[in-house]
Amino acid sequence: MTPVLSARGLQRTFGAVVAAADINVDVAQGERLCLIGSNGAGKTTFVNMVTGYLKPTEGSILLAGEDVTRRSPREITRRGVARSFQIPQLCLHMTVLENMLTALHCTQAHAHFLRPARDAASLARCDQLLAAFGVAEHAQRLARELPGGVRKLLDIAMALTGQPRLLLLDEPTSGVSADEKFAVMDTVVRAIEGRQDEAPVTVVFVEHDMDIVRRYASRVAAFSSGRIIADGAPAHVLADADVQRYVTGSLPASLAEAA
Ligand SMILES: Nc1ncnc2c1ncn2[C@@H]1O[C@H](COP(=O)(O)OP(=O)(O)OP(=O)(O)O)[C@@H](O)[C@H]1O
Repeated sequence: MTPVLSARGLQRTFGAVVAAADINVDVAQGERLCLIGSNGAGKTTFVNMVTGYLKPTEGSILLAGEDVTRRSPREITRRGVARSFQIPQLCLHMTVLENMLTALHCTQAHAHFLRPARDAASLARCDQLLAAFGVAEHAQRLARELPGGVRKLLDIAMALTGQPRLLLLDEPTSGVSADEKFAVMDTVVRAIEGRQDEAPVTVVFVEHDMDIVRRYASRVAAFSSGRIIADGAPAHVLADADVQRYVTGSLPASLAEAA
């Protein structure tokens, strides 16, 4: 089966900094691929290239077999790709529902950002997503009044308004308290997997919290200095000596030298 996402020889430099060296990865439908790596390893650069926010210096990106390397973020969105950001991209002076309607509207053809549609179908779609994410009770609250965990959930719910095939989440639990992090991820996974009559969503997410990685990833790709140094089942990747040395820091220096 054609992968939902293929990256072929992706490179990206910023002056002398090599943010992506030679990224090759295929992501199959329904996978939950977690990108791990220390700060500056190149995870967000990869997400930005897949979503069209950054153009690779070399290499190509295929979505369901179609080359989208030079496409704009908007064109990539239209091909079924959505994302959330490390810091939720909300309009803080608007209500939760207005944020949802605006996000939905932006995924549609001929969208006018300042005039989101309020037709029955749009309202029903937003209500259904807010309910799936357990935030329906907040629909009429201003986004600026929301606690961190609810902001994260709203941001991810907004990303799903366009019924994407591929969802990229940049640190879905950053800014979420330790008490809330599993509840937030449980809600996200339930909302994504519980969608009836819709194609399964493939998820690529960036995460620093190894408890979250172990619990929610079906596959892990470990980044270091712009390269993927290990890729496979979570237990296998997290046990890799280079991953423990360069990414998780869980291998004592003496053992790392011997490894
Ligand atoms: N727009 C940019 N201009 C210059 N350098 C950049 C830019 N974006 C990223 N970089 C550099 O590219 C490298 C990879 O950055 P990137 O943000 O992809 O890392 P990351 O793994 O997502 O890190 P973090 O976990 O801290 O978010 C870093 O050295 C970073 O400073």
